[in-house]
Amino acid sequence: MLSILSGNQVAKLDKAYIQSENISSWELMERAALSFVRDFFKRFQNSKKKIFVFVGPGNNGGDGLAIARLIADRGYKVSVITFSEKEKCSKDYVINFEKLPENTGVILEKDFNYELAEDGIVIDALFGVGINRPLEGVFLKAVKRLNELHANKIAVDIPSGLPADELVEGEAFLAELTVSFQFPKFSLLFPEHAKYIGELLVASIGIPEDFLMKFERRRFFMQESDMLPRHKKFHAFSHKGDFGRILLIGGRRGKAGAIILSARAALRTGSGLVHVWADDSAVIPLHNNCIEAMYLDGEKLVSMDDFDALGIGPGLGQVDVSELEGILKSFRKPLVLDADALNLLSENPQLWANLPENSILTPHLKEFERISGKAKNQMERLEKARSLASDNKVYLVLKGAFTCVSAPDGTQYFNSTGNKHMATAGSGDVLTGMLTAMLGQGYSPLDACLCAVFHHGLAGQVASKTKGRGTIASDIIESIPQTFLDLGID
Ligand SMILES: NC(=O)C1=CN([C@@H]2O[C@H](COP(=O)(O)OP(=O)(O)OC[C@H]3O[C@@H](n4cnc5c(N)ncnc54)[C@H](O)[C@@H]3O)[C@@H](O)[C@H]2O)[C@@H](O)CC1
Ligand SMILES: [K+]
Repeated sequence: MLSILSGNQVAKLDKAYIQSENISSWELMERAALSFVRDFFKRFQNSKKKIFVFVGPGNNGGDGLAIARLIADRGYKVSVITFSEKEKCSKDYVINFEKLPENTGVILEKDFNYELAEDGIVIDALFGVGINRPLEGVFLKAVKRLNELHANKIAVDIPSGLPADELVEGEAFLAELTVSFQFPKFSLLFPEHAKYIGELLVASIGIPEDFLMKFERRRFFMQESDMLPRHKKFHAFSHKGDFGRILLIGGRRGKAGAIILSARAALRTGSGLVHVWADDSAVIPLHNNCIEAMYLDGEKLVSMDDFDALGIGPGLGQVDVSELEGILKSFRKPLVLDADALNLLSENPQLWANLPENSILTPHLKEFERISGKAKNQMERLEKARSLASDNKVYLVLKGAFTCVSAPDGTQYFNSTGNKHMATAGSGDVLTGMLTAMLGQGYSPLDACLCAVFHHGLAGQVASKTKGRGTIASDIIESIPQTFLDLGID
């Protein structure tokens, strides 16, 4: 799995990898530049726009110079704007500076009075992970000016001004696309930074994941290649019992929709048998909208042991706390807690003691705030999530862009799938159904979290290809099967 290193580990990684592979730091930089240029041309092939590369004094600037050369080599008109005499720049900056082709315009700007074309393409290679203070002087002036410009704007590794692991102070480059090398820098996952980053692409520079793991094993970025080994395999003789018998509890007092969405999502995730325990008002909507699920009257429920997995919360409403306590006490396997069940938990902290170990909690930001109190920012929120998961031995799925799964051992996994169109009513109920389905199929709680979160996001992406901002939770459900087909999971 892809580790997310901190900014100050990058130089160490760089050094160790260069030594182990017996390559030069320039060669590694060249790989980064080639990787950037590949992504660049996917978007701007045949563009007639002028290209302006802004370079800083360090290796981010070095990347920028290599990128300028590689783009110019393909016949594009490129200008490089630098602010530093090369004597003051990094070694690989200087090598790449000397390699610039003759036809590349180089402008040394001491005071940044440069006239910029509104319709050009700006590549920001001022600062990368080596930034150690807020932008100031000529760099601040340049970034402010670039931010006013209506050009295409792309950041190399990280938008200049953003620190790799902390919240920005002052100004930073506003990119529409950020191409980050090898792994996403931690701060690129903060919602506070969304406006600076635009679309995020991670470009490999060829360092194997195992090598990165030597440096960081606590933060990971989930990717498609991580999925196949984590999914359960079913054989030709598998029967519906193997695919799990699950119980979903919620849909009380006129809130049937939420639990029906969970039930349909569970079935589309491959659940063998889905039971829904809701109140009477849910029977007709359930049978009308999900004929494959079975309605269960709680009064007639004999034993919880009949079920392989349990998901509680969607549309549960304000039930009596003793009811939830009773359920938790009678089901001793990891279960999924969402929505109103989480609200009950926040109001009745004594319930924590009854939660089976390794249970999965899926709060969105507001629910998480109710459980753990207000956080100043995402960094603090993520730390709270980490402690909550390890103190209570649960998996905490903090939903949002780059959903973060915090495991009881303190590890955090950030999702790479999903998009803004998934911010729609019922999207979370879908995830609950998927998680419960996977637990029921015998996935470990960790594998269930990673696979359900990843496929949920992927289903959102599939749905939004045809539905765009009109995507609704049902579209996400109907797209779940496609995600299994796309990843070769049968
Ligand atoms: N694995 C790696 O380590 C690789 C790193 N590469 C690139 O190298 C970058 C990191 O390079 P560096 O460590 O040289 O760091 P940067 O290029 O980010 O900048 C560091 C330089 O800027 C100065 N500086 C920092 N903050 C400043 C501020 N606010 N105002 C003015 N000057 C400031 C520093 O004193 C230093 O001279 C990465 O972001 C990436 O773009 C790539 O070449 C690929 C390989
Ligand atoms: K940059």
